[in-house]
Amino acid sequence: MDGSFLIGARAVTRDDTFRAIDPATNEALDPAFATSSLDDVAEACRLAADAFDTYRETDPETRAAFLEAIADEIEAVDGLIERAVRETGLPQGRITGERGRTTGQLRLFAKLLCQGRWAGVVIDTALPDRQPLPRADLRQRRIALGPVAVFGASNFPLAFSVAGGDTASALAAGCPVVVKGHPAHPGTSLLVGRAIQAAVRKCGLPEGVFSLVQGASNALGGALVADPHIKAVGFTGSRHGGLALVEIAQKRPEPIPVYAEMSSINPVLLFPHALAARAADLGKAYVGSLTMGAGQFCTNPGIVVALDGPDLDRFVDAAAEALGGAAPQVMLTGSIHANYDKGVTLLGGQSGVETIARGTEDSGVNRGRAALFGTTGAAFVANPALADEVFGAASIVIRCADKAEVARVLEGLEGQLTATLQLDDEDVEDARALLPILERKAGRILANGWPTGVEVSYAMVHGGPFPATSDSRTTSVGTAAIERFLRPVCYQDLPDALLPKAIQRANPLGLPRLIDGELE
Ligand SMILES: NC(=O)C1=CN([C@@H]2O[C@H](COP(=O)(O)OP(=O)(O)OC[C@H]3O[C@@H](n4cnc5c(N)ncnc54)[C@H](OP(=O)(O)O)[C@@H]3O)[C@@H](O)[C@H]2O)C=CC1
Ligand SMILES: O=C(O)CCC(=O)C(=O)O
Repeated sequence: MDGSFLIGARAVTRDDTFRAIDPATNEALDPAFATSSLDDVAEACRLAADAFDTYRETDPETRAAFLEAIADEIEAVDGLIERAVRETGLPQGRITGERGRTTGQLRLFAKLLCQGRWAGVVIDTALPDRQPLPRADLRQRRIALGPVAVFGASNFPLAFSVAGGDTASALAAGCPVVVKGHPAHPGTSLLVGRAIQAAVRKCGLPEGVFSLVQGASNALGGALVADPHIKAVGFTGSRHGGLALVEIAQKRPEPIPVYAEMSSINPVLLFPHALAARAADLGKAYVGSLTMGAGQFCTNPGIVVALDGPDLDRFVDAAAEALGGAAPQVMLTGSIHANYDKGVTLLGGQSGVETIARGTEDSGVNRGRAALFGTTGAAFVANPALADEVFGAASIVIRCADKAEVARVLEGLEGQLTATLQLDDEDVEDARALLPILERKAGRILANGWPTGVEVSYAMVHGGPFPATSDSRTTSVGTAAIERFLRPVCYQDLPDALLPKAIQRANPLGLPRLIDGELE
């Protein structure tokens, strides 16, 4: 690996460099990676704009073949898993699974393109004899928004990074992509970036369809979002970072949408009958979800809400026992580990909060030690700081005096990616009463499972009201993610010769169409 970054078809090096750090040892890794300059960012965006009109009008099958080619190329990269493990401290099994999720996601978007519904073809045929006025021939389709900036996420070096969900959905929509790689895993980013570059070449697409800029400076990402050629942004990371990008995007002469997935504490509700039947099992399973991947999931179960009583005591005892035996795990970066420790100290020091259990003692650098806290519903409602996300394996159990207090706790929450119900049949009526609140708060409501581990599918919603995301109308996982990067255009009375193929009268692309309100 040569430490370059990728501008269109070129691999570029610069004198200004940075290195990945192995979080397990704090050792700086070879090679040194070139830091992209602001001119490099501008050049990547200009190439993307040059490629846009050609790329967006490629046939769906061409883009599908391109996504398939990216998946094939990623699978053929030597040393990808090892490099990602080294740069993130995540276990090999997890990274291998994540590669499968990444290539599966690309192939799912390829399939979606061939199915055609994404194009949103709607036709109102002309009614020349309509009284009192004739109706024109109206044809709607969706076109790509323009070049998209994607920010790689630290916690998913493959599935939410260079060829992750944002990139896959933008490329599927017909948008060229400029990725800002996460500075914690530049080697992983470059290997995946080269795989995309190879696929661009093999498929004969314009070079500006993909670029990867790298560096460890806010200025780079800021310049990317501010670049006039960029028309939308995909981001997964901190609330602070996401909001900074939203602000830059809003202050542009031409404001653009930012799809930022940020912070979520993912409430888990334990209903009385479920708790009575299986408190200890639930306690153990909760800790499994909480500590997976050192808790570095935005879907991590950060709060548990239940009625106080002996069944909740049994849940807490089982959770405390499981968590007390949990070994500390390497976190993604030194600063994420430091933020975690700070968050745990802040939460544990709040009035009315007790520390129920901690994982076993730290035994090396950047190891996150799991933490379980407890408080009352009244204390939680009175102090918004108790609902701040602590990114890592920390969670708080809220003991509520009655059902009304459960509802008050939920009403007080900010927007969430998920809400989880642990319930039995006898709990359904209690759950029904809370469903309207949960629907207002969360993007995904699940029963008798755990929120970590998002399925990549047609029905998935990985989104939610602020601050879970900056735009609750969409999802960043699943096929509906393509809609973030499309916009409708209506063509009125255009002759067939001038119409794009998607809405020509003979339907040469064979797309599904809604004609005069009826599915064809
Ligand atoms: N809820 C979630 O899913 C996640 C939450 N987090 C939270 O984020 C914290 C930091 O982790 P990290 O993953 O680095 O997330 P950040 O949000 O700090 O960074 C993510 C990306 O955004 C860029 N960025 C951040 N702020 C700005 C800015 N003001 N202007 C321009 N670009 C910016 C970063 O670039 P650069 O570093 O070059 O500035 C990086 O490429 C964690 O401790 C955790 O609290 C992290 C991951 C996921
Ligand atoms: O739980 C998952 O699979 C996805 C989590 C996620 O999107 C994130 O942590 O950023």
